[in-house]
Amino acid sequence: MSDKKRKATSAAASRPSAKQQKLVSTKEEKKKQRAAGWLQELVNQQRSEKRDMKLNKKRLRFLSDTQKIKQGSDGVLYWMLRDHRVQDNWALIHAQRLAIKENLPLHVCVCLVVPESEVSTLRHYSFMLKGLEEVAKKCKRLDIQFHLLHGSAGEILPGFVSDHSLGAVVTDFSPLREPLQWLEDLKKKLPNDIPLIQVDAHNIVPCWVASPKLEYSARTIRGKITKLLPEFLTDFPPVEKHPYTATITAKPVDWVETLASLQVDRTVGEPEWAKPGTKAGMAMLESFIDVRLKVFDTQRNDPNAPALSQLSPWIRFGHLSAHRVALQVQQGRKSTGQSVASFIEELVVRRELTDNFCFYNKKYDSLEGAYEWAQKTLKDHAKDERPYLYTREQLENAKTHDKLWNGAQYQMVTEGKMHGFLRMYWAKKILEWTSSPEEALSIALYLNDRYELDGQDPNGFVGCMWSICGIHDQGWKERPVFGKIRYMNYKGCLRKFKVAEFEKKYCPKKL
Ligand SMILES: Cc1cc2nc3c(=O)[nH]c(=O)nc-3n(C[C@H](O)[C@H](O)[C@H](O)COP(=O)(O)OP(=O)(O)OC[C@H]3O[C@@H](n4cnc5c(N)ncnc54)[C@H](O)[C@@H]3O)c2cc1C
Repeated sequence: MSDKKRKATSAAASRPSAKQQKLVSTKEEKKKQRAAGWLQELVNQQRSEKRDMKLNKKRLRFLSDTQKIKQGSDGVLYWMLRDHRVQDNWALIHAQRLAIKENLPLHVCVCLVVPESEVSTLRHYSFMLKGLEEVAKKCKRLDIQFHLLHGSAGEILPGFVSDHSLGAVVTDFSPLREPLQWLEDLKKKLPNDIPLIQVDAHNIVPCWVASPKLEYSARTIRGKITKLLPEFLTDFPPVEKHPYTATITAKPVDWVETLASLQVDRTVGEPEWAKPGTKAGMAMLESFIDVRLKVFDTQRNDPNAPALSQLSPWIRFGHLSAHRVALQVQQGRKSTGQSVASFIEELVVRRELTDNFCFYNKKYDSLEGAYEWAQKTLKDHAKDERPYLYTREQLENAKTHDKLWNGAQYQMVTEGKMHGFLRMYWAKKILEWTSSPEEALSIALYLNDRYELDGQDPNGFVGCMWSICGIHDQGWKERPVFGKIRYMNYKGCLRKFKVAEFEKKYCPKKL
């Protein structure tokens, strides 16, 4: 072999083969991805590869008689109701596609309403407005007009639609009473020639597709949802820079001034741990996948263990799509199989069951919404002597004899969160320590909705109704006060986790 030839051969031998090169780059890529922010990069890449992804038409339904966009109009409007995000939002995807098809500009609006209520707090409105500020910035970059409007949709949107000469209104879906009323009002007042289209952007399987009726329990809805996941748990296409610029532009929003002017209870402040917005939600998801997911299955019932996703506030406000969460978590399936399955059960089956309950049961927050057996058993035991009786104020101030309960309540008031296992114990003790199940439910809902950052959500209504009125549950051994409602006690908690450790951390100094 000549010197020249030998040199070339040895150089080739030390050079990695194409296959080896691929291995090296995937390893490097993986390392790079593991650095903070890898998830967002990965998701951006995945989305851009799915530009042609179709929207499943079953996700939407027409609430108007007309289905055709008004001819000669100047734009399409997405009334953003529940899902406060730009990407991974099927309602906005649909609105943009509709607008592009007709060569029209795209507008997004939020109708801000602050009910006069004890549960309208700075904690919730600050999280919401800061999330919306991020939405407005993203819209601007994409040449989509973002309007923050003050008032309910029925009152202000008909005028807004006509002033801006809009040809169609798209909105998202919430099963709760007030948003349904706003939608009903809008439906009545919107001109007949403007289509009103609702897209379920919150559930992976649209609520009306998952089931046409009130489901009895997780057992009865699980199979229906699971069967439909291959059809609905698909990738998202991106919302892209809009190709048609609006002639009437949105008024800029002074976010600081808006938050300062809201009539909300400022004594319930913003928690440190949860930063609002999609970006912060993605960071929380990333840390879940990296760190906590692997122990989710084995440690999720231990309030001292960092095992849960902590994602509920971002999902509640729509900053993060549960659909996106499911897609990304499933990609880690190999190493964390059982944890992924347990997590999907909570995120998809249990969560989507709560929308089913609120959508098909108008009495979703009242004892009358419970099954007959549960109403009867609670009535039978209404006069039972309670071991302790506390007022709402005593409970609110964490002044009971039970250090564990007080600690959970303290964490909720100060941090805006409570571990899922303790939420059940917490609500059941309210049933045990107040004078009637009606009072217990009303106090539990008040505290939950006022202090939990993820409160005022179908999950909260169902969580309290499950604990106090046995919905989605079965009858258990009969006992005082609870009747046949499932019982929980302090001793049971001692068996599950290190109660003293939790009490030491959270038992209130002073509220
Ligand atoms: C009395 C009571 C009150 C509750 N109040 C609320 C509430 O106001 N808002 C709220 O979002 N959840 C509520 N839950 C449900 C559940 O406790 C929380 O969703 C969960 O603790 C949130 O923490 P995480 O995001 O770390 O949950 P993870 O365990 O990591 O679960 C991931 C997601 O799945 C969903 N999920 C988890 N558990 C449930 C469940 N039991 N039912 C329905 N969806 C679930 C949530 O969207 C959650 O973010 C309540 C439960 C009870 C018993």
